[in-house]
Amino acid sequence: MGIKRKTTLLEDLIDKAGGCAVIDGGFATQLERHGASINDPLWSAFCLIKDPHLIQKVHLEYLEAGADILVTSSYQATLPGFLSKGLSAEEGELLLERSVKLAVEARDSFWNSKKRVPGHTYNSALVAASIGSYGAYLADGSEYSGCYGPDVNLEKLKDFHRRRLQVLVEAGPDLLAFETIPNKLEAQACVELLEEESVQIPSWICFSSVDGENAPSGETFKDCLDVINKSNKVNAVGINCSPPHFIESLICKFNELTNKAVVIYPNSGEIWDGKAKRWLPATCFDDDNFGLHAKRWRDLGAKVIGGCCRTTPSTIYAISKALRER
Ligand SMILES: C[S+](C)CC[C@H](N)C(=O)O
Ligand SMILES: N[C@@H](CCS)C(=O)O
Ligand SMILES: [Zn+2]
Repeated sequence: MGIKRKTTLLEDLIDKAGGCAVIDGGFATQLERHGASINDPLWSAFCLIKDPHLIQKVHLEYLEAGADILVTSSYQATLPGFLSKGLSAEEGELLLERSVKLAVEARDSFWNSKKRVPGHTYNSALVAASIGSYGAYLADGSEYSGCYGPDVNLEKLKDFHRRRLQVLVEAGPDLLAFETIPNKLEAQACVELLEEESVQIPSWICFSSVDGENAPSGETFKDCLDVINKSNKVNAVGINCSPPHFIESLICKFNELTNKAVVIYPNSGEIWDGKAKRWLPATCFDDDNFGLHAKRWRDLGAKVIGGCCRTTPSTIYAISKALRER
């Protein structure tokens, strides 16, 4: 008899969900649909200061829609971002902690209300602490270009991410979600930080893609994933906030490049104009299309599927319903 390998919370959830877990959808998008004004360098993280109740409401809406994983409101919540609003380092750290607590409280209250309801189809959700890329913090659209300029090196990226990662981990999420990573250098920084900080919870690293083939920097995903494959601190890799029509071929590509679980949560297909700070119309998937494609993406091997910007709870409902039909 061999010794059974200890599984992670993420693997257990994927199993419980029947082989493919559902992530929530566009978080900032849903805040805006409720009237939140996030045209600010902090983007959705502005609500951590202005309207934490709305954050919890959005988490609950995604749980009701069938999300197995909630991504926290910390995508663009950074200590330098909070400092430039005149907050102290301590206040900034409390806001980061708040992003995790709001999601954990929403998850616990939702699960307490459902767990004894006969015949319900929900899983107790996991909370993934969002760590948006350096480009997200720059608020200039560079999470979709990967152009950080000549002054940004590995150490600078690690310095940027380190304290936020420490505070988020300390707040007790179930996993870490690095989102819209646009280049190999930042992937390397994330991997090294996970190692240096001895992070014990599972994590995923997701890239953006604007051509459906490569990272936004133009570097190949082979180059980006080679760095990640060497680390056992990263449990899953994938794509977020990229057009849904790229996803099928990217799942196939990632299957060839890694043994890690593949995570995909595309946006609606609209394109972010980083200068004008608005979404431009383009080829989009509607909710029905997301439902249909989710099954295809699952059959191609994706283990975690959800939506990113411009997707909503009805998108997640369509995905979750489609994946539960057998
Ligand atoms: C995922 S993008 C739409 C987030 C917003 C961007 N970082 C900005 O602040 O302009
Ligand atoms: N978790 C973030 C990602 C933005 S790309 C959100 O959904 O708003
Ligand atoms: Zn997005």
